[in-house]
This record gives sequence, C-alpha cells and structure tokens, in this order.
Amino acid sequence: MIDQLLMEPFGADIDLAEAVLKDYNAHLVRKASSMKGHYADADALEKLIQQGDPLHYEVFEKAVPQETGHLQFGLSKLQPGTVGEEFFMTKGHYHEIPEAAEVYLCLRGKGYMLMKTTEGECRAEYMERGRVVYVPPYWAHRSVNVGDEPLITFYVYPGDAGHNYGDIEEEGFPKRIYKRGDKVEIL
Ligand SMILES: O=P(O)(O)OC[C@H]1O[C@](O)(CO)[C@@H](O)[C@@H]1O
Repeated sequence: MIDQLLMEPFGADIDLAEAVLKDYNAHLVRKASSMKGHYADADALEKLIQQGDPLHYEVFEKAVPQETGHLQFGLSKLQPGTVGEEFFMTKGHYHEIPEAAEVYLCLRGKGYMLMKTTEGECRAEYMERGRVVYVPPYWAHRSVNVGDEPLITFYVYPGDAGHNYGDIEEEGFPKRIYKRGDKVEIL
C-alpha cells in the first residue's frame, strides 16, 4: 500500500544571492489586469492596464501533488510600484482548508504580509531579507511590496490547503498600504 504512495525525494536549488529558484516547473504570472477590484483607485489601475499591463507578480514552484501530507513550496516575486498611491500587492487569499498555516521567508526586498480574519482582525507583519513570517490558520494573507526592488519570499504550506479567493474578494482587507512621499502609511 505504502509503495503506491511513495514519491521520489528530490532536491532543488535556490540562488540565494539572486533569490531565484532554479529549474522550476510551475510558473504563475499575474499582470495588473489580474488585479481588478483589489486596489482602492480603480481608475489608476485601469490607466496602468491601458499603458501596457505591466507584470505584477510571479510564483515559481517545484510542483508537488496538491494532496494531504505534501508541502507546497516555491518563490513569490512581487514587483515594486504603486497603483495611485497604493503599493503593489498580491490578490491575497484564505486557504480552502482554513486550518492550513503558511510560512514565508523573505529573501529580498522590503514589504509587509497583510493578514486578516473573518472577524475583521488585521495585522501587518514587516518583511525584509532573513525575516520569517508565520501566517497562522484562519488568516487571509497578502504580500505588499513597499521597497524599490522586487519583494521575493520563499513559502511553504500544506499540499492540500488550496486557495479561497472568493471570500477575500467580497470582504477586502480592512487596511491598505500607501506610499506618501517617502513614507509608508498603513491605514
Ligand atoms: O494567490 P495570490 O494571492 O495571488 O498569491 C500568489 C501566491 O502566493 C502563494 O500563497 C505563495 O506566496 C501561492 O500559494 C499563491 O499562488
């Protein structure tokens, strides 16, 4: 029985200086046009889309089965920039299995992990190279890049966790992160 479940172990290489996952075999790309409904300034987003629909973020993975017992891992690379005054961010999601936690290790850049619960609790945990953020069960999470280079994180979460985008699209996050001159404002 266990023989049928066995998968070959494998290794993967991350160029830590460049924060690049080598030989990835899964690649998710989200451009500005994937972000409709997420930013406060919808007109500024539309303008950005019309001006060439720039890359927003990518996720690079060594694919493993999306099943109980496995661990999904990879690198998330979020470009710097703003939509209006709001820093570039990921869509954000709860896990379909809400009890599933996630760990992020920041490899490059500066940003925040913005987290919220269905009860409306909201936290922003700072990220810079070497800092680990723990996203506990039941917290929706979104990365926000407040620096001027890509924000790159290594992440690990349970293989069967899944992504629930619907709830967060309806609820939104209670806080947003803005660039005001040289300042970062979390409001
Ligand atoms: O799913 P979002 O919010 O677009 O963020 C992108 C990626 O972030 C991750 O949680 C890892 O950082 C992936 O599971 C997901 O595909």
